[in-house]
Amino acid sequence: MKSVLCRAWDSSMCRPLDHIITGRKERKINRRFIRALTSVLFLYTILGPPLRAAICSINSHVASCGFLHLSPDMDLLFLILCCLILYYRHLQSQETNPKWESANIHHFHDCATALLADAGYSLESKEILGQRYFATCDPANVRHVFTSNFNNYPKGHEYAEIFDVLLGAGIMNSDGESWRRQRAKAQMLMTAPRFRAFTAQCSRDKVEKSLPPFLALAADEGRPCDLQDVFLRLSFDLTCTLVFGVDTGCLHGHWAAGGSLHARHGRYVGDDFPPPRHPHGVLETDEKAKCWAREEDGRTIDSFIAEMVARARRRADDKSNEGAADLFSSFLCHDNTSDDGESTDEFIRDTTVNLLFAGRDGPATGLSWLFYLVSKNPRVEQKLLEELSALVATLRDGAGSAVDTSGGGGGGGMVTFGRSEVNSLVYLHAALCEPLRLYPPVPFEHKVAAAADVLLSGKELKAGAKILFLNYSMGRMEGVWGKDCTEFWQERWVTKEGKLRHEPSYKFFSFNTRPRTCLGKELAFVQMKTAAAAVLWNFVVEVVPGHVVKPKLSPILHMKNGLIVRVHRRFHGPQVEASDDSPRKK
Ligand code: HEM
Repeated sequence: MKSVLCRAWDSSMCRPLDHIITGRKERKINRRFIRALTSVLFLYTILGPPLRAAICSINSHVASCGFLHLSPDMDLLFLILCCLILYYRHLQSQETNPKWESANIHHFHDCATALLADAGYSLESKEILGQRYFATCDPANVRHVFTSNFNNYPKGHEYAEIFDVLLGAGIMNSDGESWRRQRAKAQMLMTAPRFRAFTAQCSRDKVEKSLPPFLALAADEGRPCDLQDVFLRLSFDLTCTLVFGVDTGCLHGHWAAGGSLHARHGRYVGDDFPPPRHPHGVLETDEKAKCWAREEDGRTIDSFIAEMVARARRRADDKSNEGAADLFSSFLCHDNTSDDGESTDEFIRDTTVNLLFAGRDGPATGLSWLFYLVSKNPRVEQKLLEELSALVATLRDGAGSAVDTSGGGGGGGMVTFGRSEVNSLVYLHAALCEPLRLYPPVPFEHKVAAAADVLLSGKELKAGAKILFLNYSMGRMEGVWGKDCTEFWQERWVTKEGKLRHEPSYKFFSFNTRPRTCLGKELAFVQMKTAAAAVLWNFVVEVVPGHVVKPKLSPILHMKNGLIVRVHRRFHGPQVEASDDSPRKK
């Protein structure tokens, strides 16, 4: 991976997503057609009278020679002919761009979903990403490409080049042997029981320390807040704790918006995607400024990681690290070598950036869409509160002592939940699956066929063919999820016996599928459930009237305008005494 200092924003980086996002080429065609038509009319107005005069003079000349007369209205005929030719060429250009022109920046996901539903889940287009793509949301194709014939479908060089600046040679941006080694190492560290316990403990501690206090302050001051930003800060702090053992403290009662490490990280990893082009190119001033700011963000993140790595190494050297369960400390205890057998700072940097990227955005995005959907579905909120209420009552009976920890008391009185409680919350788990289905944090995946192949649908792919998997669309296909596919219906995830219903991962594709399935899935659910239960139980969340919520087009499905809400403390009856792993009063 290039160092941040010498990284140049290659203009090709922006090209692919520019096209898919804006449908710019198609709009250009429409504009070109209108411009040509206007030019013809303009020329007709200017040149019409002299043309008519010329025809008259020709007529008088040919009359003397005994030839046929030209009508003076011939100019009108020319005009009509020109228009017909232009219209024909316009129709032709439309044929080669099968309707992706409507897939503009504001409606890309929904337009693509409608097109794929019409086409029977898959279609080929020359104009997605500025080149020929086979776009699909068919679970059978997912299964074939991601599982059955996995080795034939790497992410590809182009993908690696686009994300090189962000992810380097880290696990999320590698294929083949390099990916296999990194995956084995990361899997070993992330599935260790010690790390799992550490994850659960950190999630609860962080939520308890930061989330209710921040929201309580917002509630008491009566000011609106951006819940998406709150969740992103929470996830960033938590991920840094899990990766480096350091809480970055981005979620506090008050902060300097935009100046924090979290904001820099967000901009750097692609909240503003596609990244601006090279600053030395022909650019608008604001684009150049963005570009420089982004390089500055990259330098800040690089030095933050370098500092974290140096600290962890010092701790390891002087043995004060013993017992530390964060990923980086565990990594140092194991073999910390790169693919070619060398331990390199660059490799460590890429690995940690990948983990920060993976860990921050997924849970925060899932939580944001959950609260947006819950605010629109009071039925769901009621059901979730009933589940939490039953849990609290069980614990109260078990403990045999009820204490008043109601949120309304002047002394805080917030309640948070531990791992064993959130594990038992089936409806909350089911409710979280719905936003992950309808608004998957990773809305598309990209693959390339290494060798020619035939998909189960019968589609023949040549070697080098590019495939785009549209996860957002898959969650909204009637044939896959039923007639109510666009509705929030958490019951679809619960069996008659009240257990969680398993859906195969090639159908519920939000966490990818084997063998490249997300390594943080379990961790993410613990984190999301801990945070969601604390917010639901302690607060009423209302989206500010008039605030427009819509998905942003970026590699992560953030909300374009954030989620601006007002929160109010929620009042409950008597609750429970806190025990170590039971609802904890603050
Ligand atoms: C709701 C939360 C999350 C969602 C929806 C999610 C989704 C995904 C998806 C779709 C991929 C495949 C990406 C690709 O190959 O292009 C992935 C990979 C990965 N995720 Fe997550 N993720 C979430 C949370 C996390 C967390 C909290 C971590 C831990 C820090 C994590 C760690 C990883 C890693 C290491 C990979 C790479 C796996 C590989 O390539 O073999 N994820 N995740």
